[in-house]
Amino acid sequence: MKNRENIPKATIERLPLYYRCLDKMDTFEDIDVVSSKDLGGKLDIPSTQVRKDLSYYGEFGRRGVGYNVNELKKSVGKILGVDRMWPAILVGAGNLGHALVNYKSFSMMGFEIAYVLDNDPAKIGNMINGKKVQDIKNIDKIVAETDIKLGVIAVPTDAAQVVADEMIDSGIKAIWNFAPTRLLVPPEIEVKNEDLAVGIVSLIYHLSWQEEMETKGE
Ligand SMILES: NC(=O)c1ccc[n+]([C@@H]2O[C@H](COP(=O)([O-])OP(=O)(O)OC[C@H]3O[C@@H](n4cnc5c(N)ncnc54)[C@H](O)[C@@H]3O)[C@@H](O)[C@H]2O)c1
Repeated sequence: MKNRENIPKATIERLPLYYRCLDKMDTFEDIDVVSSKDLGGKLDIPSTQVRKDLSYYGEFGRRGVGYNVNELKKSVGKILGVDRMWPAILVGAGNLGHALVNYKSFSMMGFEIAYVLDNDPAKIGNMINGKKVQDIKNIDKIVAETDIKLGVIAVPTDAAQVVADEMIDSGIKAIWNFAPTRLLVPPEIEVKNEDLAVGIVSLIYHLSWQEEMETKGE
């Protein structure tokens, strides 16, 4: 395997797509063997790219035969670290927090929201999908006792930095941030921003551009 630092970011971002597709084939479609062409075809990724991405991590499959779906799924799962469960704390038991806690398919990706925290007395003690909302004041105790390393931010923008600081102070090492704001964090803390509005605005941009072309009759 190549030094992980030299593997392109785009390759790393495609691995979860391969994993989810392989899991579907293995679990629901009863497919034993897949070629790079078929795997790529399902994801709109050229077969050459599939082979290149996987080659960073070793030799998989047999030339002319393809990949054993179950074996490749396990290998990619191991590379991604999803062959075990990664518990997380989620802060913000609001609309988005509810949706995330209720989402069932995270477990397939090795991710589980184990604790839900909030600072609103009206929400503390409520149950969301079997999880009791806890007071944010308990964050240090929870993280220390459980050794959880992952945090999810689902609080309004103006509270996101404070919550990020609290997470980091408690021992959280990686943050999945849904608040549309850039967080200031020490370099050793990994942050993944999930700005849903950016996705929809790029769609609107294309639609408005199409409409403009139609109006001009082009
Ligand atoms: N709702 C969505 O579909 C959606 C989509 C994309 C992004 N977001 C982003 O996600 C975040 C949450 O959105 P929402 O709609 O769930 O908001 P919400 O107001 O429904 O919920 C926010 C929750 O955070 C809690 N909170 C606020 N400050 C806190 C603090 N300092 N410590 C602990 N808890 C605190 C509140 O008590 C509340 O329960 C926002 O930043 C929003 O922009 C939401």
